[in-house]
Amino acid sequence: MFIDLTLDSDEELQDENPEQLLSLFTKQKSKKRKSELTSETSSPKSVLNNSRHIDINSESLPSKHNNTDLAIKTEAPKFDVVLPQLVDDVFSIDSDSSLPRKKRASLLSWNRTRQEPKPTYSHSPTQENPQLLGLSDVYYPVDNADTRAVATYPSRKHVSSDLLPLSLTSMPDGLFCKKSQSHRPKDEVPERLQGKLLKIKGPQVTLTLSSEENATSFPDNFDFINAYVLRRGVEKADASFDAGCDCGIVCDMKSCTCLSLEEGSDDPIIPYEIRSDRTYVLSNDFLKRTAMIFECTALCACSRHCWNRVVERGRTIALNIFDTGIRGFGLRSPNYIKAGQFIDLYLGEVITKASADRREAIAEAQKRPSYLFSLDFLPSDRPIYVVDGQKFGSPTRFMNHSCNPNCRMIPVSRHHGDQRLYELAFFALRDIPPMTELTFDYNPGWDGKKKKNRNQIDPNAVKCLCGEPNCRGQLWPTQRKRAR
Ligand SMILES: C[S@@+](CC[C@H](N)C(=O)[O-])C[C@H]1O[C@@H](n2cnc3c(N)ncnc32)[C@H](O)[C@@H]1O
Repeated sequence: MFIDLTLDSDEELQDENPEQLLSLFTKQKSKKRKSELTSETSSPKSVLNNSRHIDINSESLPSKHNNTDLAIKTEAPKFDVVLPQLVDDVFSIDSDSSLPRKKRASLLSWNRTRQEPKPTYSHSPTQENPQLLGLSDVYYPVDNADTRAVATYPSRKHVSSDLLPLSLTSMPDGLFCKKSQSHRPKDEVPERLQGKLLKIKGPQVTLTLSSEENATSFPDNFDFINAYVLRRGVEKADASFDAGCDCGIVCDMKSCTCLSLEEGSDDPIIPYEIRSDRTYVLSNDFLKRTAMIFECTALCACSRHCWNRVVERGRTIALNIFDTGIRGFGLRSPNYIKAGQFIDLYLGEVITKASADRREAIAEAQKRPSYLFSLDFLPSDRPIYVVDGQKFGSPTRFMNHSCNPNCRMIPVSRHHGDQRLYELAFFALRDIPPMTELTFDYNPGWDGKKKKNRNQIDPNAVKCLCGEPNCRGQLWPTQRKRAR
């Protein structure tokens, strides 16, 4: 069988090595393909001046080139494919300034890949096996194309069909397909979740997904809020019950009437101190107490920058919600958190105790996680309110329990006349390095030490998977606490 090949110069015929001729044939074929693809106005026939025909005996070719692809192209009608002056545009792109810079760069890297074969491939060109531009599996993989193309070629988005040197039939599958929208990188956060995160005020809150499935496990019916949402039956105390201090622009730590007093003395309990870098943190002394913080209120004369308005000024650290694996989503910060630093508020719908009981019964039956937080710190002769972070909440809604926690929830009042409605604020118990999971003890008052071994753990309780050496084995003392 013979191949009809048209050549444009005598130099191209110096070496009649069949493989080189085959290579020339392939190049010409690609140029014809290029001219077809780009619909050039000048006909290839117009540059046929020096062309000659030669015959290649296909039997003299190495057996690996006697493939179907070649056989098909040897059949009639024969074609003359010559673009004589254009040696090979793929290999002269360095000087082609008409190409957009981005396209030139991608072609250059493609070209370099072809010219610098990686020594690890088994069919490296040698004296006996001269370079075969176009058909060699070193330079153009024909087997396992999908796999090898990843390492050998630039990414799909840089490849333009009008500049590809080879026939379309031997291209890897999907090379000309547009990148599908559905093939999102695994860790990319879907737009619907990005939108939710952007609603949060203050430093950035991000979400890290470990897999695409992880995105679907993120609660769909959940929205971030920046303040409590009061539901039916929940009322703020009348403003006339509120009070404020009259310290001046900055409160006096010794005499500010907002501060609570030590039992049996007139000494004020001062919650905050200011570090040399001007970070406001809880005092060591206060961290050890079980006390409420009474921050200055809207009725106080002091400015917004008063040292006693730390929670009011809001979150100062960035947060990241991430997949912990066995404990579901968790919370961490990319920032270094200092001991005593305010982290964020626990927010949600504020509902009555009766509503909370109903919601908890449903959650328990469906074995769903609990997001209820009781506002029962101050004694009251009226039924307590409960914060439910299940459908509406802040990032702290994702904080998991640990039997050796690094954070603590402290109640904060900013409306001193209201005993039933106050803030749930998280503070760091110690210095926390960036990207450490932020945890708190769901039952700080429970003495789980009594459970000396795992056999004493209630088999129906929610198992604790905090992994700490002092782990109590279960999240709540009873099967499930009604509300935290
Ligand atoms: C307030 S949510 C915490 C966020 C939750 N991981 C998520 O993905 O939404 C409380 C629930 O998280 C799970 N959880 C929290 N801490 C845990 C722990 N130490 N061990 C096992 N599960 C835990 C329990 O299912 C619990 O009901």
